[in-house]
Amino acid sequence: MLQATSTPAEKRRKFRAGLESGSLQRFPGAFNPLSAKLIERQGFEGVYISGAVLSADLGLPDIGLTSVTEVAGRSQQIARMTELPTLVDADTGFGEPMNAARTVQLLEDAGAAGMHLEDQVNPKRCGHLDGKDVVEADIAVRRIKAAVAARRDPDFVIAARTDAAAVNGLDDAIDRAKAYADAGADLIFPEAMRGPADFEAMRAALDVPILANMTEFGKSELLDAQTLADIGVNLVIYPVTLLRLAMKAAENGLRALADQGTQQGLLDEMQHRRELYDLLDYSDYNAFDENVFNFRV
Ligand SMILES: C[C@](O)(C(=O)O)[C@H](CC(=O)O)C(=O)O
Ligand SMILES: [Mg+2]
Repeated sequence: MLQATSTPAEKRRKFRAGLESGSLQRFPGAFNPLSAKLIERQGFEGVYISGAVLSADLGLPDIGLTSVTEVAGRSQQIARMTELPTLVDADTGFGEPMNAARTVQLLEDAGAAGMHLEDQVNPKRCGHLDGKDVVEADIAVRRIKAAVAARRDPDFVIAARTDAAAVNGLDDAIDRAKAYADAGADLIFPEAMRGPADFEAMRAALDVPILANMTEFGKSELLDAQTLADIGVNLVIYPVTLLRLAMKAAENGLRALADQGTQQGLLDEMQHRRELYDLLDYSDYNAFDENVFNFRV
């Protein structure tokens, strides 16, 4: 009721334990706090907070327009409503090393369990678009070192993302990943891997946990959870999956409503009022005040 019962510190420990467990941690992207509750109910291990989704939610493209306070504010709203650890997309850290340091602290304050910082130039763009560029590896290393030094809770996970594979090739991405791990990154996010061979090469080169981004309609082959687990990937994100599903369902529903003049034929496709109230824990609020829950079917 009102918010999750576990503290940010507990969620961070859970995240660390999951990364060390040897089993694949699955983090779908939540597009709001309510969808994070759904992810938790469905038995996933964590929640991803995507920059692409946050931008799209505001009606904006994913080209570095959002600010650190917008990201931290949304992260806080989502993180507080779930018992699961949340991993936040912190883009480039919203500037250079000192900005990255401040970003860590704001996201710690927001109750996130971890974040990832990427090596794109500012302003960044979606990692699956052409024409992106990366900064020199030593600048990215400075961002990561600043982030690691700024962390107050040692369990807060700092992931380093490299966008170099699609820009300079896989070998440079591997060299950068190693340098970022040496700089203190807890987890490596190699962006725009083409398929299993790319992930296998990353896995072989690194001792730290690695993340797979299974985003649709991009540059990566969609690999199933078992395949990723067999390669030794530790964490998979499905960043935009829920937003894409929800938006398509909304579009189809609006078309049917306009065509038919009623939503009567759509009821079976809707989350029932009863299901929504269950997800919102109405009964707990009722235990607090018995006049709150007066819905019966
Ligand atoms: C993971 C990502 O950074 C995100 O913001 O969710 C995006 C996802 C996408 O645009 O499909 C990315 O891969 O750049
Ligand atoms: Mg992003």
